[in-house]
Amino acid sequence: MLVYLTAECCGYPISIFFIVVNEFCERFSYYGMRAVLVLYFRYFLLWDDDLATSIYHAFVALCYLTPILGAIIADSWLGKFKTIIYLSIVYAIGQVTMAISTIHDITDANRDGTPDNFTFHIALSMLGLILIALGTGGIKPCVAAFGGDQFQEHQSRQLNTFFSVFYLCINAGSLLSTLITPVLRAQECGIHTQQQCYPLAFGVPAVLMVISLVVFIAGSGMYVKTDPEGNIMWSVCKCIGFAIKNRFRHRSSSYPKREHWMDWANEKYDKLLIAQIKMVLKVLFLYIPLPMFWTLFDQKVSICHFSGLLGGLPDQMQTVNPILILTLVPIMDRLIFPLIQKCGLNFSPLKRMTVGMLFAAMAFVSAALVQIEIDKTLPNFPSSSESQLKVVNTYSTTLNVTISPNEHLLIESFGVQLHTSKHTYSTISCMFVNGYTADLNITNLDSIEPSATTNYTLVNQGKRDFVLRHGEQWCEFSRKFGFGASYTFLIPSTVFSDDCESITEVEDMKPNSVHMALQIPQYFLITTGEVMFSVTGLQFSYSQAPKNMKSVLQAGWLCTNAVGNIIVLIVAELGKLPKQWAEYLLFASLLVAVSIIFSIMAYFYTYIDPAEIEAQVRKEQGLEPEEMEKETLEMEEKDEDQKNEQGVKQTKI
Ligand SMILES: NCC(=O)N1CCC[C@H]1C(=O)O
Repeated sequence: MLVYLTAECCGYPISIFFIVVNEFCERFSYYGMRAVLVLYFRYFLLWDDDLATSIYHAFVALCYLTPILGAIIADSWLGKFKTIIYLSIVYAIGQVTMAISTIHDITDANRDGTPDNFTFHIALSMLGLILIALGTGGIKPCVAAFGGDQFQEHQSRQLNTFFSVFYLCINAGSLLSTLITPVLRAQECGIHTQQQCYPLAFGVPAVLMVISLVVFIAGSGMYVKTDPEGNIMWSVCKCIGFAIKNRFRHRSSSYPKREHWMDWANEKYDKLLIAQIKMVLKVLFLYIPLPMFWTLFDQKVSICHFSGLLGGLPDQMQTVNPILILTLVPIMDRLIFPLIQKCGLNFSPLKRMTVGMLFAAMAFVSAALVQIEIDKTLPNFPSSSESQLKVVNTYSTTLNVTISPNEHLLIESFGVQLHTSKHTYSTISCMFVNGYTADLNITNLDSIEPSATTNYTLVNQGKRDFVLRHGEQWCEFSRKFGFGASYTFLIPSTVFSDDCESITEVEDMKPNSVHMALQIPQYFLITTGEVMFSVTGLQFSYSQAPKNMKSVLQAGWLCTNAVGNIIVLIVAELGKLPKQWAEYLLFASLLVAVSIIFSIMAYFYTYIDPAEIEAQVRKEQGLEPEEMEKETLEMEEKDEDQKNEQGVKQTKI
């Protein structure tokens, strides 16, 4: 039998250090790039909000679908070590391509600060994103499983801690990069003109990916590397196909039933392979309801409200989640779970995952309650069958206005953004009505003709100054803007004679009065849910997988995330419920329903020790320990011969 002597530190294999540092750098690279991606789409490629978020979610979904490919390559062909190296190279190339695509000077021939050839930038960035998705998704199931492979049988306690530390590293990388890359983006840089520095914001993640690869290679001499046992995925597909065919051929009731439908492959396939497929299928079946958790998680409850209230850069708001993860993982691991165990309660992995889902559902209930409070502060918006008419009197005396009920009115809809409560709550807007007798120029706005209005314009929170001009005449006025509010300013004909004093302010929508603290429970709940659900899922997927299909099961786990993102995309396309809080409650109820289904499925699941089952099957097949050892030695010798042969071939070339 092949025994690895691994160097240890505090009971942990030293090689783990390289793997967690590699994961930290890789997640820095991934989340850093993701933090500025939507902004790049919106403000560099000038895409609208819908297109930008759709492409973003499609990209995230792709990142969690490609693990299947990585797992197949690793478990059937190259092994985890080589797969991680090759796909990391693809990943780094993708990040560099992405960074290059953000250099506006490349196509800015007229040097006006905007790219002239958007097709070039779009094509390059899409190529970069595809390579990144291939790389990040491809290595993801391999790195976690490869980390697990470093532990020996006597280190099962350390193995569980490893997955928590692994998750901590993911979120430490994510936290740092989400803080840093938005700051880099906010810098100005360029060759001909100075613009927002997207090349730096995408370039630093590219450098981190290269570092991640270097760190991984540096640990090369210390890893436990298990080679794949032939093309396992192909064997699995053939075996499943045969079982289905054979079952169909023997569908008559005269044939005795078999315990499991995979037992119909017994005639042709090795019992060990059949047992391993059964283990994997049982877990994959259990994963069917899980995407619902990620659907809620990826919607990031009311992030807009929070970002505005805290006054940070909007792309930095994604840091709330990793900060809470870094706090909650140690608390759960060191305090809550041991305490539950001390109370004699069996808080098994599947129970933890169910409770995690319930926490996420509670986060959405909490979001719904906050939304109801927010809605109370909003004006009554007209329904879809009504209109809102605003009459502004810029005349110097009182006017009577009568609207005949049968008369058709042409109403200009200049207040459209007022009618969507969710999005406007995190912004401030204002418009001006010109009651002056001539054209007026207002700071940062186009000139307005007499009796005309500007559109609603977004402004920043706090005190803002405006200068009004007509020819040589000018006056200045300033107003304090409350977050989430909307204002109309009426400019009278006397505006210059009283130095802007007579400008009247109408508050169309009140400033945000819901306290920021109300948002905290939903973040806390969803992250507690994530720790129970996601960290446990990672451990569970490793512990329940047969040795030769560890990456495959990790990929299955990651796929639940991909499907969750695809559901987010579909929901966005199908449209929204008229009330935001109702939508939150709908999602919460769906997740509660799903967690009930999952808990029933979990009740019937029996935890296994794959190594034990494999040993038992071998024993049943008549392979005694010595024979098993002999078989392993033979396989290793065969392996060695193959490697030598390859070596000879290589020297011949
Ligand atoms: N806090 C989020 C997080 O750590 N993750 C979300 C999907 C899985 C995991 C990751 O690996 O990034």
